[in-house]
Amino acid sequence: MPNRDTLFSAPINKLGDWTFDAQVAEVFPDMIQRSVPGYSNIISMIGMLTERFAQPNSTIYDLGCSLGAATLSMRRHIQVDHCHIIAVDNSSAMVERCRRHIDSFRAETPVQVIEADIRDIDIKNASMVVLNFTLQFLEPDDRQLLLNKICRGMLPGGVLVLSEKFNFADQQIGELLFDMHHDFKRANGYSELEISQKRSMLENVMRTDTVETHKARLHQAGFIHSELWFQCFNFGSLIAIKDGVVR
Ligand SMILES: C[S@@+](CC[C@H](N)C(=O)[O-])C[C@H]1O[C@@H](n2cnc3c(N)ncnc32)[C@H](O)[C@@H]1O
Ligand SMILES: O=C(O)C(=O)C[C@]1(C(=O)O)C=C[C@@H](O)C=C1
Repeated sequence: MPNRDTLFSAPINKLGDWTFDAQVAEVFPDMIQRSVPGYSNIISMIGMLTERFAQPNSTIYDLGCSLGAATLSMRRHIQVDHCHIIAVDNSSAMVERCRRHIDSFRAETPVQVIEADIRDIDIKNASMVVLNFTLQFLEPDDRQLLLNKICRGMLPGGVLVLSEKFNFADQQIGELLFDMHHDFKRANGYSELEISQKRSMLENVMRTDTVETHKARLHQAGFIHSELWFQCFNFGSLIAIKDGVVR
């Protein structure tokens, strides 16, 4: 059983900005499962997409890998030879635990876990890139540059999976889906205090975009095709393909 997230259950005097520190890393599997509607479905489906998109002699990237859930799902589903996975996170607490977690399972495909800022790494020879709830933590001005770099480093027929929390141009829909997400958190045992303290800590750090903004960015980066393939309330996931080869 993962450690239960009770980090924000007592009142905190001075709420700082959100960070992915050791305390968060320690409870992360429970936190993300109870906070992100559809998270485990997305992780499983990333595995299914890997079966279809992983190419022999290519690299697969998991950007903002946290404890490596998407990496492990991809690794279980690779069916071609000579693929390797590069998992990247800039939180040392996450990287340390991710390495241990991945090493505790045996598999053929090599995984390199790198502690780095995803804005600074090279992307090359990629058949699949995953940004699973990571882009939303980058400064909005840096998001396009990262997507441009990913698209440049992608092989023909490569796929990007981009999962995010969304906001909505239609205010009524936005409020409804926001409230449904809060209902989801309450149903998963979070109190009003936990929900509101976490929300204020995330406020300056996690700025969300609309699905339309994501699609426009992906197109600008050079991904000819993109579509939302999963959505639950204000959370969802897009796929983007660079060229016309749909596998
Ligand atoms: C919500 S978590 C991602 C969850 C993970 N992808 C999964 O599927 O379980 C966001 C992660 O992105 C990392 N992150 C945020 N900004 C980053 C950056 N600029 N470079 C590298 N990692 C970053 C955080 O440290 C955190 O571990
Ligand atoms: O929006 C919220 O309330 C969240 O908890 C979202 C979110 C995310 O989307 O990454 C924020 C931080 C944690 O990593 C887990 C979930």
